[in-house]
Amino acid sequence: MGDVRRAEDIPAGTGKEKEPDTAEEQFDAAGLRALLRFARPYRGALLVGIGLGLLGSGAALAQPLAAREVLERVGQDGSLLRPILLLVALVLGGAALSGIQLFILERSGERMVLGLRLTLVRRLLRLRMKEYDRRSVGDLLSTAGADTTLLRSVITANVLDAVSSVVMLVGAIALMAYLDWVQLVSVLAVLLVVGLGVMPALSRIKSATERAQEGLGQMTAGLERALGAIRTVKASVSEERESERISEWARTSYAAGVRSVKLDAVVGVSSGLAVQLSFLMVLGVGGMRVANGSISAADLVAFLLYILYLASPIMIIVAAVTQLQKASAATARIAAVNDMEAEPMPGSAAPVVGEAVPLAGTGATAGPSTPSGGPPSSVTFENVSFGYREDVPVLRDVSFHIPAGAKAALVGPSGVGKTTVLAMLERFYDPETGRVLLGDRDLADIPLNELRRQIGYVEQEAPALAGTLRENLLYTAPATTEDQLNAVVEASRLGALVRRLPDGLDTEIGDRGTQLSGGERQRLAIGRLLLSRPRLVLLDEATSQLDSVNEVALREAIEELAAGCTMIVIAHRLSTVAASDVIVLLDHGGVRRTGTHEELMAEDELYRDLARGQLLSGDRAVTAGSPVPAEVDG
Ligand SMILES: Nc1ncnc2c1ncn2[C@@H]1O[C@H](COP(=O)(O)OP(=O)(O)OP(=O)(O)O)[C@@H](O)[C@H]1O
Repeated sequence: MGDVRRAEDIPAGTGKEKEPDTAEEQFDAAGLRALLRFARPYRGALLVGIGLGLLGSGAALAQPLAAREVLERVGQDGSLLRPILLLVALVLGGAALSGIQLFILERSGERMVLGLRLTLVRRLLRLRMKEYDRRSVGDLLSTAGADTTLLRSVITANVLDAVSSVVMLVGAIALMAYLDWVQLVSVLAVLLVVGLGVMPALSRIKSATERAQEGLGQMTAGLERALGAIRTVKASVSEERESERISEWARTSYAAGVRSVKLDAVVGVSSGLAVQLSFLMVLGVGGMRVANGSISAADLVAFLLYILYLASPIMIIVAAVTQLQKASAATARIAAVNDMEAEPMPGSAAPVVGEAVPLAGTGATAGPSTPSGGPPSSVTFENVSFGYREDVPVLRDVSFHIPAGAKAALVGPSGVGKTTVLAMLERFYDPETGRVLLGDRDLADIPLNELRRQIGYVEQEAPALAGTLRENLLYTAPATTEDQLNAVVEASRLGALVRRLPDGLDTEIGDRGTQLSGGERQRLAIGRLLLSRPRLVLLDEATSQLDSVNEVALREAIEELAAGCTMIVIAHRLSTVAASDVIVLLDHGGVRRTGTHEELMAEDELYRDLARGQLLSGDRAVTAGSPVPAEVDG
């Protein structure tokens, strides 16, 4: 299955790796285009909001004219009731419309951010394995958290108000032209000069914000790195070094943030100044024009009111443009997630960030609720070659066949590609050449969800998820009954542990299950598979020496699991290897030999070396061999 991202959905120039070279490019529209794309699903509500804004702005713009009418009637001794009622209706109606419009627009902003967050979360969990290899998890976390938070504050703060402000601005200018175009020209000249002055500052706000957000991403990545290996950090007495390294990114982000607010301040003050200058200009020029009879005093008052009207939209629009620069920095980082390759979602394409997501019930499947069952499948590798990096092959022309229901052992020196073979079966990675078959079906033809539900994978470290023992056991088969669960607890030899724990199955086992021993985590993973009964079990045997009680418990649990499925074990214990139906011996050239323990002992020197205890741990019956070379390499 190929890359499912869609080129037309990816805004140009949003890749993080491409630094903008010039001020013009920094002011480019890519981030803004992505923002518009994110807003597209909410265009209906946005249009209603804008429509209400137009009405509200119309009501507000009519107010100075109504005020002029009141003033003129005072001079002419006419009835004041109608113009005053009209003025009051305009004020109240305008306020009500603005309130509703604000609510609708801001709710759309919130929805847009929620939609982005939901799709980001779904997409981040669906990326191809190589993307996680390439990107730091912390930086991805920062995009889902800090970047969407920045976008939210920007969108809901000013940007949407700016829409009605533009209408207000255009309307005010039109009415000012109607009242006195000479004064309008002088006002526009002032605004233009100030506007040109602040343009460069606007473009620099975007790059400063981008750096601030990148710094934040690196800080999160640094923290994730240190906390993820906190035992190593503490054991190496490196807390200070790590905290200094992380603080450096916090300071980078701070410095860029300060640069951005400095520019913010310059732009904000300039827009206020522009309005004040215009006001003074109108007062001076307008006073003279009233004195020489070119315009009436009522016209001047109305004109001055429009200047006051200009003040707020101008401030809002300038603030919004400033904020849009920040938003486009955040948007670019969010949109870059679309550049990453994702696995296809069940029955549809991977979520594309920016597409609408229902507010509730996103339709996400919680995983299989029934055991996958089914007869065991055979596994065949046909001339499979693969490397994580282009120039470094890991698997070279690997071919082997494991019959349905067999227990197979993968054996070979460290780093030879045993875990990679299991990863290919899970389709975490696809072969560059050759193919992998489950039964007689090419893995590439089996939908990912269907494939993975048939497979149970127990990693060497068997990391568990934070939560209770019960939640972890039920992770793949949530619909299990209490009786089934209890039976599996015993079958996976977890009964004694559960009875010992303060809250039994409901005991919290800590982040990644750190409150359990390695052997207990492996038994927990086996228990989970006993509940889901996969057709194929992949097991990375623990390398750590288990005490004999744990060792026996683990072996019994594995035997329980092995009944009724095909099992492939990365074997580190000779006892496991010797009991296997098929042994696949890998070395750095690929598959060196396949056969039974007896065949390989008779025919293969590397295998004999491994068996003698060089790379397989303890087996009393076979370790009594002569000394062998320390390095075994294909
Ligand atoms: N995600 C990855 N990105 C790049 N290289 C990798 C990745 N995972 C493994 N490798 C490299 O691929 C090679 C095979 O790794 P693999 O984990 O499959 O070996 P292994 O036989 O399981 O080793 P061990 O017995 O020590 O666990 C190694 O050289 C390793 O450094």
